[in-house]
Amino acid sequence: MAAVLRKLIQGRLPALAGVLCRRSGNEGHLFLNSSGSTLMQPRCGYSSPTESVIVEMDKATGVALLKLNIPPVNSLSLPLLTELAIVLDKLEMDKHCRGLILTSAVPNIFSAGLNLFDMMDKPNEHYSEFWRAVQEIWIKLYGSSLANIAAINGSSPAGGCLLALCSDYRIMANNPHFTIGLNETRLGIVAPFWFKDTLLNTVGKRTTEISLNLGALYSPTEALSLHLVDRLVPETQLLSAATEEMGRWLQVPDHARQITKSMIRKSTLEGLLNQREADIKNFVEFISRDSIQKSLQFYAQSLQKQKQHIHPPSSSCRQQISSVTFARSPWYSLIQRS
Ligand SMILES: CCCCC/C=C\CCC/C=C/CC(=O)SCCNC(=O)CCNC(=O)[C@H](O)C(C)(C)COP(=O)(O)OP(=O)(O)OC[C@H]1O[C@@H](n2cnc3c(N)ncnc32)[C@H](O)[C@@H]1OP(=O)(O)O
Repeated sequence: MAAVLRKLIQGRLPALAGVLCRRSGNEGHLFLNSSGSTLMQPRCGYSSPTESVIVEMDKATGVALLKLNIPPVNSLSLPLLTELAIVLDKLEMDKHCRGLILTSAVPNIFSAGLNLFDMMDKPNEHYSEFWRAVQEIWIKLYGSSLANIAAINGSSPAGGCLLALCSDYRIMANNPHFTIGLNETRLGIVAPFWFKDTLLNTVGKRTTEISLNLGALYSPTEALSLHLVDRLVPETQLLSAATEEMGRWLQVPDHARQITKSMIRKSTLEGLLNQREADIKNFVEFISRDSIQKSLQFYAQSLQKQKQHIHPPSSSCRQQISSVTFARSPWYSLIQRS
């Protein structure tokens, strides 16, 4: 079974694998730039603010801390997804790496989900390439043989929530301004079946039904009560809590944990692996419709309008606007009763 997981992970993006560079003199740190070309060049200075995926490897424990670092909101663009795929391959192939903690280097945001602009006003070839990259990240993360903990240090809508759902355990910072959930329907789009399956496997059918249909975004407390996340901690303790939790997962022999994980996730993974091309075709057909494009444009504009109503838009104020707009969910009480 572990071999199945490994096979799912290896062999993808082979041309890109192995192009990561390690920072000399700062062992165990991998950094990638959002520009594909710089990946191919050995680099010696990595403190540039344009670093989009940062990995800090603790060689003593074999735990990699992976931080998404694309301000302002860590939206999952095609270049970011491509880089992330390379990093994940590299970590899977590193025999010393046993665990992965996924978090964000951007204050208050874990990830805003898929980059809206990769789904708007583009040729079909772009949609197709973009969606393949989205699939790839899900396959790598959901099928990862590493113990994987999400340290959710900010809002995490849609594709951001999916990233967190791929982990084995989710710890969220207990800040009432943060929200998490699969809100696709609110944008006039539809979460594909494998987003749905990932949520379903985590929270069960009734919560999935209500959450997906209504595009609900939840506060940390709500998310905890629905088992969308496993634990809440004060923001300042998030990384130490994730590290401590990882210790618990690494006490289990890797092969036993990996085979168990594979047993549980294999059929869900195969659901997509067996029909990737059809899923890409569906996405392209769906996203290129005029009505869907209009919905996305309207939504993207509404994000910008929220800001225009407030002058000057302090970051704490903006956070509150987003929370009020998307998070307070009257249907939450329905779930509580169900
Ligand atoms: C029948 C078969 C069907 C098959 C269908 C198949 C597939 C279709 C489904 C595709 C799946 C999509 C999943 C997704 O992930 S869609 C993306 C959903 N994301 C969101 O809804 C999040 C939107 N963003 C927010 O809610 C907020 O930005 C925030 C993350 C809470 C942060 O708030 P705040 O700190 O206040 O920041 P701003 O709102 O001011 O944003 C700053 C800046 O960033 C831009 N931006 C925000 N989100 C995105 C994004 N996802 N992509 C690109 N850009 C984003 C925002 O517009 C601001 O830009 P400006 O500074 O230029 O104004």
